[in-house]
Amino acid sequence: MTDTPRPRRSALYMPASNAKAVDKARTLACDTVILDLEDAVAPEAKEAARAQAVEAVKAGGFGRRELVIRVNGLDTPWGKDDLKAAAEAGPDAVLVPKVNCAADVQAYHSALHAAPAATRLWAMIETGRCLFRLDEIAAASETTRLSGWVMGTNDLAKEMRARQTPGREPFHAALGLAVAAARAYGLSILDGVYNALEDDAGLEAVCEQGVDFGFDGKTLIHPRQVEICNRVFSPSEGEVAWARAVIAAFALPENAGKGAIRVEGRMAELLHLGQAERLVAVAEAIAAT
Ligand SMILES: CC(C)(COP(=O)(O)OP(=O)(O)OC[C@H]1O[C@@H](n2cnc3c(N)ncnc32)[C@H](O)[C@@H]1OP(=O)(O)O)[C@@H](O)C(=O)NCCC(=O)NCCSC(=O)C[C@H](O)C(=O)O
Ligand SMILES: [Mg+2]
Repeated sequence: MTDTPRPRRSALYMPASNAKAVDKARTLACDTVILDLEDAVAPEAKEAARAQAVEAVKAGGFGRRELVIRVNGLDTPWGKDDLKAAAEAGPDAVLVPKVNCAADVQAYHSALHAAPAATRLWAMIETGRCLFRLDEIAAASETTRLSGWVMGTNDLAKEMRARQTPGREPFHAALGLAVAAARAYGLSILDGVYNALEDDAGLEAVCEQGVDFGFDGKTLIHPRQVEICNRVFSPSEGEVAWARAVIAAFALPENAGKGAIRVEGRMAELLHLGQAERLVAVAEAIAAT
């Protein structure tokens, strides 16, 4: 299933048990709000967090922001009830953790059978086993609600026993392959979180790297990260101008039927026209926010 194209530059997680943070999210410039029931919530607060997430979705007030509930896994004491509650609440998407294979996607899809048709399934890409099954997990989108992936680099680091270096070298293979598999099946894909809350320069650098890898946006953990992330994941004025020039050039009668043309001193092929059209659509969707 393919998601409706919309800006997903910044996706802010918050513990659904933190009513103050959930309320604050209604005023923040993030494109997506993720109400977390999983790792941000202590076991003794799981049930209250579930109830608060449902109430927040029902109360609304998130405006243009896409609303997502991240549930606990089906292999935990809370997963089944979380999925039932999330299906009834009907957010834009339900994000499921630690997916290992296509059968896991199918199980989560079945657990969401009562959800509104518009509610999508998103999956965390954060286990070693899933990295060797990216193709079959992405292909499950053809028969289920699956429409998006979110990288879980904290869990991946834990499993791999990798260091989270500034350049994220230990994760390059996982990040690149996940983006390629997601794109092969038309899935959205968001980058993992940056844990250093006060390090704006480091955040900006990993946001730039996320754009380089091809991610649609990045998951975040604090409101102060939103502005940097939105800026870096928005197409620049220069990129939009170039894209518009490519679209205009291919529309000229003298270029009809051509596969490659010269635009402002650079080669543009029909594949660049497709990229240009997508970039302008993203820029217009951002401008509309
Ligand atoms: C990381 C935090 C625990 C830091 O909390 P704290 O130091 O208390 O924050 P501040 O005092 O700076 O907060 C200032 C105000 O901002 C609000 N706030 C803080 N965080 C958020 C948020 N995420 N969303 C909305 N609002 C937030 C505070 O309420 C303050 O408001 P006010 O008093 O009105 O000024 C905390 O930021 C936090 O809990 N972050 C989210 C943690 C989380 O959700 N983690 C789970 C997702 S990460 C993950 O699991 C990734 C993945 O699975 C993987 O494996 O990689
Ligand atoms: Mg995780």
